[in-house]
Amino acid sequence: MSRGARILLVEDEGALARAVARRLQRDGHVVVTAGSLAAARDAVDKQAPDLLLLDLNLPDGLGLDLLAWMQDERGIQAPALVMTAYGELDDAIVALRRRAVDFLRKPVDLDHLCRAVGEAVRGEAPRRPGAPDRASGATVLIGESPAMQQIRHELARVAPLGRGDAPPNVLITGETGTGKDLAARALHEASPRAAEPFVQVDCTALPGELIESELFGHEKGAFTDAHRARDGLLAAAGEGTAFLNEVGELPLSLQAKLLTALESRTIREVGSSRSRPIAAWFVAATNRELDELVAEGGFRSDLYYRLHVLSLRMPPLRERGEDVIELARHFVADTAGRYGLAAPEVTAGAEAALRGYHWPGNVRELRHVIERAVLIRADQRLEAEHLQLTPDVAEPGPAADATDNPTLAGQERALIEATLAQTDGNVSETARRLGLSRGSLRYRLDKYGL
Ligand SMILES: Nc1ncnc2c1ncn2[C@@H]1O[C@H](COP(=O)(O)OP(=O)(O)OP(=O)(O)O)[C@@H](O)[C@H]1O
Repeated sequence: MSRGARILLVEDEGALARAVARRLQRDGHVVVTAGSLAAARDAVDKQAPDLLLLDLNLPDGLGLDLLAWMQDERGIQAPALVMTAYGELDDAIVALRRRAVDFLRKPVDLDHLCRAVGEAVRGEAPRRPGAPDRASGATVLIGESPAMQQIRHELARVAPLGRGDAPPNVLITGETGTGKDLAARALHEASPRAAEPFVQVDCTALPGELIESELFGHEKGAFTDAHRARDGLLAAAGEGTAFLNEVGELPLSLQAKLLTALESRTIREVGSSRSRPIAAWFVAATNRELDELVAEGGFRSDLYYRLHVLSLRMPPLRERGEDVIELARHFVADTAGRYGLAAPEVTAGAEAALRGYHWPGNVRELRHVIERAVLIRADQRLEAEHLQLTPDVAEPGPAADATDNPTLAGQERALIEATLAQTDGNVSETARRLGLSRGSLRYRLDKYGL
């Protein structure tokens, strides 16, 4: 059984398509190539892809039309990686709304492409018609620990407050990978706004100048590439929920504009002199300690107070007791199901290793560890060694112990240092082990001068 994904590569430049296909096949993926929209539609109808790798300009139309057709006409929500050339800004924004998971700048760097494909395949389960879709009311937060029961209780208490013209803003905090995104979706689905859109804005996904038009929209001609006027995501959320993910990363210049939007419940599009009302419920999330960021001058205190009228703190996985086992079993079954494998039995030894590990990257790290174990290692039984958990991190050693620097920042720094040492300074591997994106790790390396 193949451990790779089925990838539909839609690219009309033959030489580039062949090079990309060869490289992805070497990584174990099954690649189907299409040089036009018509060929791509045929390919999708023969077999839905797990991942779409999409060029924007095709001989018979726009690549994004294919994404829209797949989602709207065929109900296929496979993740998409979009290859863009300079000057295709508007299209990139549409792609983002269509939940494209990443952009690849042309000319495409093959190593980067393979990494992005790997991340997209691991990070997003293929969603086909009939399969549970998180956006359609099926968000499930797994875990019966007291900490998770408390979160469910708080979600149930806060959700009804989302009604009305000026609902209280909600801030979800917690370490990376603790399920803040999932909690925001669950909140929306349990709220009176459930039938309206849930629009996620990832404040780290785009460079500063793009986030502004992405959030607030722009007038035609507001900047060089603004060939058409376009609504921003805050307006696109309509009467639903606007989820501001990683709000701590928002540049200071935009924090003032967001504050005005939250206070006045109006937005001003880039290039416009008029304000227009917005109706969305604002839910924000961050894995940064916003109060510390405020003290350091990196986040406006007025915005901080405005955002956390209500707050929820997602507990780290290490404080959720037996949830780690329940989650692991769920991820084993999910990975096996997705790749058509028999689900291996999780042995008592593997369970002990899962309980003993510190999980700095929380549920996301657990999910990656289990997926790797199921795909690469385990056959009928998933043993402790298949998990490849590093004992130094499982039992915090002197560097990670950081008893002489008991602050959270001190602990974080020590953990990053320890993991860097274990990986011989390999930043990508360190990010993977800690369950961070490379961008988040790079930010922390700069912050701690490592
Ligand atoms: N309680 C849970 N039950 C099932 N899956 C979970 C749970 N919590 C997290 N996950 C899964 O773990 C991964 C990370 O979750 P999510 O993206 O919500 O975390 P996050 O806190 O928003 O992370 P970050 O701070 O890095 O943005 C996702 O694949 C999510 O589906």
